[in-house]
Amino acid sequence: MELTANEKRLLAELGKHGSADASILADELSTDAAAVVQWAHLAAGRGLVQVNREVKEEYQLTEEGEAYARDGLPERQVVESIDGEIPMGELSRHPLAKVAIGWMRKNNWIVIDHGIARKAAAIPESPDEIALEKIAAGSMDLDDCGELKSRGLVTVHEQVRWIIEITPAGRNLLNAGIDLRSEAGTLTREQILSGSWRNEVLRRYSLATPPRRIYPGKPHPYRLILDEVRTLLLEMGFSEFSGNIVQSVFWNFDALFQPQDHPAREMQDTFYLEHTSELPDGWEKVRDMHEHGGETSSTGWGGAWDKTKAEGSVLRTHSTALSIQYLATHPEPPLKAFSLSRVYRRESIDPTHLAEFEQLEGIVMDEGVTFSHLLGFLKEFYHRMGFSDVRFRPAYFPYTEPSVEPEVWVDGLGWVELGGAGVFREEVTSPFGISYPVLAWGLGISRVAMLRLGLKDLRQLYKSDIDWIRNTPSYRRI
Ligand SMILES: N[C@@H](Cc1ccccc1)C(=O)O
Repeated sequence: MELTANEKRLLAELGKHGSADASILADELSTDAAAVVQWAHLAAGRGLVQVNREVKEEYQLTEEGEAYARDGLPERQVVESIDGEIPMGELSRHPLAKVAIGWMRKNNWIVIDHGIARKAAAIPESPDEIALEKIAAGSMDLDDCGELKSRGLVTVHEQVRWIIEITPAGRNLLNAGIDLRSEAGTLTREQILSGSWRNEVLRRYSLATPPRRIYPGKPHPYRLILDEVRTLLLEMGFSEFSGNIVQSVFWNFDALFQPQDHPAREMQDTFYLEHTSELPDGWEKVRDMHEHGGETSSTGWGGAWDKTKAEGSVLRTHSTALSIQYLATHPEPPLKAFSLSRVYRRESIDPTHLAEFEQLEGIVMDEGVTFSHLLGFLKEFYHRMGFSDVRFRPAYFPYTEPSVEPEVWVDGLGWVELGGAGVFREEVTSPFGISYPVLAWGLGISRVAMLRLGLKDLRQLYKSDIDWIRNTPSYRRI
């Protein structure tokens, strides 16, 4: 029978005692009682020892209990003050009478008759007195503590003791002479050089025992996918841009030629903030575009454009608000840029909609780029992300023409819509002095991550569900 080193030590120690308290064994084995109890349970599983749990009551006097242990219980003090008999009226004037009278009667120490208390011929010790004396003397050897506990004179603690006893099987094994030397788990350099390792009992390596799983720190699975997308775009020759979370209504809507009083602004339910934003130089060109088409052949939306509306602030509802700013500061081609940004919308939250999520936003500007290049790019991107079937549906966005919604095929789900794309309208580019075609897209990257990770619920990406994170394979791209 294979025994662990600790079981051997325990058995050898028990061999001397037969049976012993775990805390005594612990002292002798230089460990703590909890460890001994644990080893004992393991050895008990092999039938070598028996473990008994004993619960003992321990009594301790309260302050009041201590005073009575010294001076006698109230009923004793009062009864001793009675000489034969006493009118109740007088007896009740004793300072302890209130407590004492009931107990004296219960003990049959007095009999009350017509208002007179008569003392019994003999006043034997009461059970409470006997228990009180024992406890005061430090003895715990009593069946119970009478009424002392309910009288508030003692407190009772449960003391758990583990008694470990060697069984006949354990005794036989010990007598058969088990090797009691402790097992060596690791050898030192010296043991190997000197050859003394030959005298060691080596711990057997068990291939059958499953090792404890360890969970080292690792990047969040979603973070890995974001990094993968970033690397992929950088490899495709894009540069990265970013911007503020709080945007002016101007950049989020007006600069993208979204009419001020048009349901198109409600396409994305917005978090508005009580904060006034400053408009960039040249904002008048955007106003002119909205009112009459600016310097283009467009007629604009007509009506009066309201500057104060544009000065409102919002949590960016899409990262297209960043694209147009990036273009405004980089109006010269060629330009290939992307951003991975969190955006915010007032959504009712469900498994596929959250109020915050990430978008992969991108723009390509160059002489002669066309809608076909855009479709080609989107196809290529999704292929590289592992989606082999991509298709495009015609769509509408106020800032692009033509516009599409790319969809990818996911087994079990069918075609899944992942965002929008298109060629920026002249009404968008002209106010910022951009005179080349701009391809633009905004793709829901958290949806892509959800599909890639096989999740049914978008919320899982953002919850720190430790079991999911632990069990999701993770690797670093090198
Ligand atoms: N901004 C759009 C996506 C989009 C970006 C760029 C061009 C066209 C569409 C959205 O959030 O849904």
